[in-house]
Amino acid sequence: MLEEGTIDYSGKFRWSDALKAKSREVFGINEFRLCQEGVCNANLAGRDIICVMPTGGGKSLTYQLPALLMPGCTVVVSPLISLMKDQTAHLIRAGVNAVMLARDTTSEDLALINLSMNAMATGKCQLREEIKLCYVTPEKLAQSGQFNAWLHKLNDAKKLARLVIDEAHCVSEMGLNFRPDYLKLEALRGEFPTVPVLALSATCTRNVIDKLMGVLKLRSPLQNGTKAGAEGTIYFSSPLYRKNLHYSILPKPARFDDTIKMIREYILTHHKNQSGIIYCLSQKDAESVAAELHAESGQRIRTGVYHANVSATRKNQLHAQWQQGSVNVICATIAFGLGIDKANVRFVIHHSKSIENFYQESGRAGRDGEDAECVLLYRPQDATRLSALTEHGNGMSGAVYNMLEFAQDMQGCRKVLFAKYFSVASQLSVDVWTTEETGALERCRHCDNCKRAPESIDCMDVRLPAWQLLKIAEAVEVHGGQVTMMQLADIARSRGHGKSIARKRGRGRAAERGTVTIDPKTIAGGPVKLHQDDTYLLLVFLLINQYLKIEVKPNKHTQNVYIVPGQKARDLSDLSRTDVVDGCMGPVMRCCFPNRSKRVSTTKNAGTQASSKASVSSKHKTPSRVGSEPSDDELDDGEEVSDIGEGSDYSNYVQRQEHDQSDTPIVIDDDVEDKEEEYDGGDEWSYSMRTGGPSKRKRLQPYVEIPSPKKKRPKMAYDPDDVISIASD
Ligand SMILES: Nc1ncnc2c1ncn2[C@@H]1O[C@H](COP(=O)(O)OP(=O)(O)OP(=O)(O)O)[C@@H](O)[C@H]1O
Repeated sequence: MLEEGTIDYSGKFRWSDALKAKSREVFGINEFRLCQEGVCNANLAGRDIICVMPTGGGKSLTYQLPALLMPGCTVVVSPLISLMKDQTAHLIRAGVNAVMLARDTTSEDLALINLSMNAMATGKCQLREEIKLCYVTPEKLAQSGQFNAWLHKLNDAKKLARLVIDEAHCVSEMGLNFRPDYLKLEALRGEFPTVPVLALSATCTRNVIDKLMGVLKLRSPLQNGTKAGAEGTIYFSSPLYRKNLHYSILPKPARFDDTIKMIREYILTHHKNQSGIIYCLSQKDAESVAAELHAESGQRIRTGVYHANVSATRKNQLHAQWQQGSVNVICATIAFGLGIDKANVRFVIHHSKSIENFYQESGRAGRDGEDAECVLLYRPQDATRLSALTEHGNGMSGAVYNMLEFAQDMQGCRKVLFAKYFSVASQLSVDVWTTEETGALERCRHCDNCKRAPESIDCMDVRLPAWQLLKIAEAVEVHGGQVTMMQLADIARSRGHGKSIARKRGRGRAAERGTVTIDPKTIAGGPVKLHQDDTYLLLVFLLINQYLKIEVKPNKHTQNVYIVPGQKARDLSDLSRTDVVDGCMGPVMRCCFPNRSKRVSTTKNAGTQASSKASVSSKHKTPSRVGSEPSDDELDDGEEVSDIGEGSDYSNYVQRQEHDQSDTPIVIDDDVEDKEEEYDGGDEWSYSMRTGGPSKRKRLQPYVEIPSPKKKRPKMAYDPDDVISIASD
């Protein structure tokens, strides 16, 4: 029951039939989505509006359609020229008189726009000849005297229908940083007090909304679109959850070429000739992936590259090729983001640095409302590279921790994880994930974790292996050594009779020379009996939970990433091994691993399109690492871990594992620090997706190196994750 004096903008209005007819006639859209109709109604009623809809939800229609039903010109402020070009081209194709003004608008176009604007302002132009939509950048709006003069003339002639601020969160994000002209939008309300404003965004937190109300001087109070008063700004929001998007996290192979093969198989098997995007962490990655995928697939996957350094001409060309289908997969950085609107993108493959990026990037998929897949490729070893990429002097950034936690979660529904994450990180109400069918915290039933067969994962108390890892990390630190993630895993997993030696801290001449002997047998009562990949999963679990932490040490060209005990380490490491084994002391730590003994694919019982595709990678065998790791098919040579409780999940796990650990001592010492390595690129993918022959590439200031066989040096653990070249957008 509507309270007296309130308006429900989702209801019927005198223009409702005309609105629907116009929508069908011009845009071919028969049904409104989400809160589109309500926003159109509030728009036609001349209200100030804030509208928050998910990426791909259909925000553009909420101003484009009303613009066609009222006299005058709607001015749209948009942050991206490519977005404006897309929108105007789309409108012109639909027969709408739309123009755009940016830095590169030609003088001929300017002259034509000038004529039309003057004709509109002086009443010399027919209604059908009016410019209905004019797109402009905030810079042009703030700096162009001519444009300002047009706006005033239009306003005086009552032909300035509405001001729209697209991607309105930029007002708070960019205003303070590199797009100061966003803040100049402040002047609009003063100059055009009667012209209504519409602010649109996909992710607007309460803070951003407050900021928008202030900068744009929107009318108070803020009111719900279904119970609005006669004054104030109308707020619409629709669920951020899009049920046609199927989220999954797939294990990423260690080697670049294996990953390319996996992506090739995935695309050719499930999305042959369909449109997709592969988001990469750097420009070089995007180039390598595009080239290799094209070659590996025998030119069957037609790839294109898009990043900030691709020329404007090439970007335009690529856009056209993608729209026509002559390019079907774009390999891109996050630069290929805002405003990319291709209806039939059926899959997006991600390597994301944050949950925000992952969500934003996945917004490019399934914009036609049909099913699409959003696949994040993940390896726990990525933690190292992600930390280096996002390093700001304090070790790993919070965004990376959150991303790792999201990626490692093998049980939580992805929709619920998004809802919980955004409600905390962005203070978005969890309600924005509620749909007609499900509550915000109800499972979606179609992501990888909802479809996963329970027996495909082993969730167990990992106190003992965690305690062992912490003991070793502490011993390394106490002795003045420093270890990378891979080195820590290798030391912890080495056989008890092998001697492991960690390098002393410091570099070059100032370095304290020498080595430290780390023997897992004496320090941790024996080696960690986990599969190699599970050891990394556990290390990330310990990072996320603050038992370990990352230390990033920048060099001139690189970032070295080490693992040290975290603030909670001693909660566990102060206990004796017996206490831990008895399981009566210390925090219960449950961590999930893929069930390797059963080798249950996540797809076997899942039966959905999204999860059936997971088998592409879950069946894919991660190759052994360079010279040190056994494959997981090799047999355990049998050191009994006798002191863990019989029948405990960890001991069951250990018994199930059929893998060995190398006898080879692990030596990490100072002597190799500045020598060039001979390296076959075994883990190349993990720190860079680039190719061009990793073995030919000279690594900058290696921390540890694979010794040349000729030199007959002992084998050692090596992880190129340690040395990071930063080249992201
Ligand atoms: N009611 C509808 N029915 C079918 N298709 C629609 C509807 N509304 C919009 N669309 C289509 O959905 C796609 C996405 O719309 P739009 O570009 O407006 O999204 P958006 O909300 O602006 O997303 P982003 O924030 O990512 O730019 C477009 O191709 C548009 O034509």
